[in-house]
Amino acid sequence: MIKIAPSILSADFGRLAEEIRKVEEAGADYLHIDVMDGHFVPNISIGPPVVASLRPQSSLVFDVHLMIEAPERYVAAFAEAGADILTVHFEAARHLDRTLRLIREHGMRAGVALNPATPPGMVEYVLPLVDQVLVMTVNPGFGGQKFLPEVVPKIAGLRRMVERQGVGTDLEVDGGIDPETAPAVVRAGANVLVAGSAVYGAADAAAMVQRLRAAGVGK
Ligand SMILES: O=C(CO)[C@H](O)[C@H](O)COP(=O)(O)O
Ligand SMILES: [Fe+2]
Repeated sequence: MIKIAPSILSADFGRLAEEIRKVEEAGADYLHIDVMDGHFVPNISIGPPVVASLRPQSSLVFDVHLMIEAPERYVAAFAEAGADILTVHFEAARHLDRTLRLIREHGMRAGVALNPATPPGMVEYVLPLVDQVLVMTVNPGFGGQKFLPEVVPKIAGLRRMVERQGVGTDLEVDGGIDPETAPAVVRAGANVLVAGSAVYGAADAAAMVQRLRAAGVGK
């Protein structure tokens, strides 16, 4: 079963509560929340106070994607704010094993994100500590970028690794996912699709969520 995670990066930040209700009613599974610090990535977005304000507005799973340096500093703050899944970048977490354990100790599911240039083997020895690997299919920092097809074999490699180790790790893809690009990532083994501009830019968000989910049918 494919899960759909609309990214609020493409929402109207002046009407966030309403924008979240819209994707919840459209049948989304997760709400993908992009946190950017202006250091790890050039952009700055939102932080724990905004997540805490949104928490009572939605019963969606809050899937928080940290694009920040030294993410271990903010694990407690995002747990308190109400994150369900907390994903840190491999490239930003110096002591990844320790940080993943810390996320789980705070009662959240732990994720690791890989930039397009980062090989899949970087998560091999921590996979039992990882609930979700987030495979970036654009360079992180901005919504609305073009999907990088070169990354697709990495998804397949991670799916084989998950099967070999017999763990239940989800494989999430993020960046440029739309009805044209979704079938290839699902065929390669992705089971969680982040979509920002595709969902928020659609005239009918519910129809778009259904189209993306259908990428998994008959794969
Ligand atoms: O992490 C991200 C950017 O760094 C976003 O989640 C991603 O870009 C989603 O937006 P879109 O679907 O428009 O590409
Ligand atoms: Fe993201």
